[in-house]
Amino acid sequence: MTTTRGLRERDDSITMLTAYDAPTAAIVDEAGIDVVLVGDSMGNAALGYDSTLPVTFDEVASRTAAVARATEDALVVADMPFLSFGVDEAESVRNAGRLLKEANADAVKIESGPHTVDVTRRMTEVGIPVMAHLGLTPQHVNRLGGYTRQGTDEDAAEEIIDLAGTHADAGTFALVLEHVPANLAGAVTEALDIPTIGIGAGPDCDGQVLVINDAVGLGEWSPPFAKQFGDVRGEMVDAVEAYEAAVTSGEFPAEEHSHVEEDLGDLY
Ligand SMILES: Nc1nc(=O)c2c([nH]1)NC[C@@H]1CN(c3ccc(C(=O)N[C@@H](CCC(=O)O)C(=O)O)cc3)CN21
Ligand SMILES: CC(C)C(=O)C(=O)O
Ligand SMILES: [Mg+2]
Repeated sequence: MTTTRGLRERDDSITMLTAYDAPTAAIVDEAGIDVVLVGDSMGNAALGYDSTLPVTFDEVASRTAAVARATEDALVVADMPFLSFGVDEAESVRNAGRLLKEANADAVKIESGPHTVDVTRRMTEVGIPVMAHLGLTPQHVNRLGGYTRQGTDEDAAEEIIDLAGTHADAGTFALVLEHVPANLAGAVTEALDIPTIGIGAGPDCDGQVLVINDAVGLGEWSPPFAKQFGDVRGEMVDAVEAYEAAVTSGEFPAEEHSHVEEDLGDLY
């Protein structure tokens, strides 16, 4: 069992991947991945939206429950969707708690900023482990003006280092750093006692995370910092085309996929 404490104490790199359904979670878990993130990236990667903003609390809760049912060893982290936290502190803590209580998550992740320090502390105080997320925070795409690199000048880098510190002090057990310079991520990692997990943040984080679609080659598009470790889309295209051809040609179902009963009477 991976625990939030265990992540802090390990020596080799932490591995994290997203999963949005039970079969994918089972594969990720059996491969020995440490953390399964039920990311709000499900908006793009599983639900057909063109951003993460439309993803609802119920969508994340339902997918988290499915992932938790299929996961034995990995830590299950539920990503709190846009507006399910950050508007009202009590509502944010209740929503986070429901992801543990009803959906069986082990922890939540929230896209962090100056406004999430107090709510992070409150969640931690009531017993909800919180993973912070700094750098590119896709729920802020409309304010940021695109999915651009973050922390690219001295002031912006300084702000990320400060927020990393205040969130660590507020009790977060780990920090995701997204689409920031490798040397900034290295400096944040050096400065913090909690582990950093990078995506587009270079090799000097304590761990790495990717969206599962990007890692296995399922999507039609992936961000510039992702690497494809397989061609699942190609495999599925081949299998679906082979099925289509076999049915239209009459080759499927064959005798071994069918059965005949002798005692159905004369009508059949
Ligand atoms: N499949 C998938 N993978 C992800 O990593 C991911 C999602 N979906 N959905 C939610 C967010 C969005 N992310 C993104 C999306 C686009 C870029 C990107 O294309 N960046 C370019 C262009 C930036 C711009 O000018 O708008 C870059 O060069 O930084 C990066 C991260 C990361 N997240
Ligand atoms: C990319 C990761 C960190 C994420 O937030 C997500 O998948 O939603
Ligand atoms: Mg997310």
